[in-house]
Amino acid sequence: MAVPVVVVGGFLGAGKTSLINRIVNRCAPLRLSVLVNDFGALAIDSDLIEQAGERIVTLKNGCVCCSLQGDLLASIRMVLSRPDPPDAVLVECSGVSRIGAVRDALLDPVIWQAAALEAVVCVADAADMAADMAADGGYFDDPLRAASIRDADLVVLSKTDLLSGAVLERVLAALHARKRADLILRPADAADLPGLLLAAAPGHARATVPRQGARFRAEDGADASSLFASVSWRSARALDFGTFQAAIQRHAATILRAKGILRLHGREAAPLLFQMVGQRVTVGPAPARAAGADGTRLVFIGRRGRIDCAAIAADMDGCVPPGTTGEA
Ligand SMILES: Nc1nc2c(ncn2[C@@H]2O[C@H](COP(=O)(O)OP(=O)(O)OP(=O)(O)O)[C@@H](O)[C@H]2O)c(=O)[nH]1
Repeated sequence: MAVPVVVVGGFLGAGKTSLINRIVNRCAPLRLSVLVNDFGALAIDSDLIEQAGERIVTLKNGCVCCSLQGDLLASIRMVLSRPDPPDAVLVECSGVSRIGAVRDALLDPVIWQAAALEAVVCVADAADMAADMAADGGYFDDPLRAASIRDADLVVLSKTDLLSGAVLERVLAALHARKRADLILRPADAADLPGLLLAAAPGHARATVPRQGARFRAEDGADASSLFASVSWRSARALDFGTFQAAIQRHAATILRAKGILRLHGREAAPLLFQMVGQRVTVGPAPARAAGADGTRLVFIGRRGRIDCAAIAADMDGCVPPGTTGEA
């Protein structure tokens, strides 16, 4: 299975390192490598990450979205080739990186086989946003900030503790005009972010062994998350692609994250890796190690109370073409 990669971007000082520290601390059993792109000659951020030094790699003297793209890919290859490779890789972009460009670099099909982009997260400074709104409202006129919000799969608000409830509501209203509300995490939600982002990490899978024989499992609270619910679905048979696409579209508004191995009717020999984060869906060849596994295995995650796990499972059942009995 490819190692998941999570990109954390956001404007200078937004709170990226703070978020990465929260993730590192909450995922203690997982082996994480953190690639830090400090903008400037001094690698400050790598010193601020609370983790064993050799697992932090600094990408220096440039911006990861332009001059350092090659460095980023080489560093990912380097950490994966270590004798004890990480369960997941976090990339902290510099505060001036265009996260859309970093995302595009990581969609490189060769890298994807070993390190699959899991999510692009933008940390947005709510206090900064409120101050701009009170002054001239220019926050979203800044092309870099606007692009970061637009290109992120998930937006994590920081510094909400500095705002009154009424001001925070105004900030959220402004954000909702630009980003689906579901994809904006407030601090309380962000506590569950590590589980949501790194559910695909091998160490995480070891920690949550599925119940034997369960084909459809509503994992109510299995990830110690009170905010998110998930459903796992598997079938030994291949799926009809058109029916599958329609099912995904039907539930897209309530799915925050979905992923898994997909086998399609008529193309059983070519398993696919299906990834969905927010509104971004990618389908590519499954990593070689997954090719030997049987059938389709998918997990869908959404906000508890919004996602309809039973309906998703029923719709997935409907993707198996009638009369097909052969193994996928
Ligand atoms: N009050 C408050 N302060 C925060 C929060 N998140 C981050 N900070 C503070 O904001 C400052 C910048 O935080 P960092 O996490 O270093 O921000 P960064 O995005 O990594 O910064 P750059 O590397 O400069 O881009 C630090 O002083 C943090 O303690 C938050 O949610 N609330």
